[in-house]
Amino acid sequence: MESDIPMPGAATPPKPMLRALAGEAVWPPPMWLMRQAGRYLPEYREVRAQAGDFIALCTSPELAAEVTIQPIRRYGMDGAILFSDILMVPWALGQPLRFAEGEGPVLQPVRDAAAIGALDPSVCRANAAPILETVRLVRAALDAHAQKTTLIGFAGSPWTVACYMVEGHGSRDWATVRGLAYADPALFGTLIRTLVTATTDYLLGQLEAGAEALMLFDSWAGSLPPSQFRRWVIEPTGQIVRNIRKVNTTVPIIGFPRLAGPLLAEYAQRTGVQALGVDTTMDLRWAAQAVAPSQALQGNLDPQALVAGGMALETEARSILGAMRGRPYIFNLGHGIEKVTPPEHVSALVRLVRAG
Ligand SMILES: Cc1c2[nH]c(c1CCC(=O)O)Cc1[nH]c(c(CCC(=O)O)c1C)Cc1[nH]c(c(CCC(=O)O)c1C)Cc1[nH]c(c(C)c1CCC(=O)O)C2
Repeated sequence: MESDIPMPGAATPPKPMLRALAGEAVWPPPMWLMRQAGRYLPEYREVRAQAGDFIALCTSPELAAEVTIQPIRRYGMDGAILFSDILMVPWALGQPLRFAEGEGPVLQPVRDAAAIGALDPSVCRANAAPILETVRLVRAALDAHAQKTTLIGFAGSPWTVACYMVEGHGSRDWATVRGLAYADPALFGTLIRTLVTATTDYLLGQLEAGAEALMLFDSWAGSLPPSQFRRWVIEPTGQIVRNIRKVNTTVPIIGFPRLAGPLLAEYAQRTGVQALGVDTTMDLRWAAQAVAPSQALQGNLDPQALVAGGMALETEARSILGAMRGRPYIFNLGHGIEKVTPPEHVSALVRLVRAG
């Protein structure tokens, strides 16, 4: 029975990314890129134009599944991340949301007891049905091609999602939401609890639909001092992980507390995540000694090095590979890919990482 073709009923060989998430030092490391489906790809821009606006794309299962798979087709990435957005949770909770061209997301802010109290977490999963359908379609497409690619579901962490919900848009310093968290922690805690419930439900929906790993994006975790970080980042993230664990004991969860600095160690210890996303500013060798040896690290190439390409890209990528060899690791960027990235720079990076 010397054959590479899997026999019916034979166990599928474990996918490289799932092996790394289970604590194995897979080499060359599995790889994917944050925002790998996006405007730097001509085939994405084509589907995006067809869909009309960004929310229409996120809620059209066939189109969203197609753009999820585009970077797999082009580059053979080890991870396919569901094409959606962290702000689809507030959208599914009924908060008016739009993505203004060149301006980023705009939401009708929720800041007072009436607005926060009116949010009902139990409607999130049902309203997110089109997104869960995307997960089903992507998983079926990957399975049909006996893909080694792992399907990653995701959500924003309660703190980062609350940042946008309270401010109503992106912010340099998040002064309004940080102010509210100090001035009225009981009210802000209600919003965070609503998000813990809604996010748990939504992620469990993604698991049922076929997601094989989950990632929690906490882009603005680094805007908080330690006391607030413990309360609004570590606590709610840990609750979501524990809630998921009650239902599913095996799915790997990747936490990405961006710009957490030294607090990464405490986050890694106390939230229960299997793996840690590492942002661009962090020394990977430091991160490796700050987390348990069984916890996989994921990151942290500077997206600007990928825009630049050439020797700069090669030097940075090789330095990361050198630091991570011998431990569980998933190659990625330290933040989302830039829309001006030449697609051939991504091909060059894939070749380099695949060569180990
Ligand atoms: C903060 C945040 C958001 N969204 C996300 C985060 C966390 C990570 C981070 O810090 O970047 C996460 C996200 N957003 C998107 C994904 C899809 C999957 C992937 O990584 O490929 C994921 C995982 C698609 C997207 N989300 C968005 C786009 C661009 C939309 C377009 O095509 O016009 C994409 C592909 C829009 C978005 N969505 C958000 C902003 C601030 C913006 C506007 C900025 C921009 O225009 O690039 C909120």
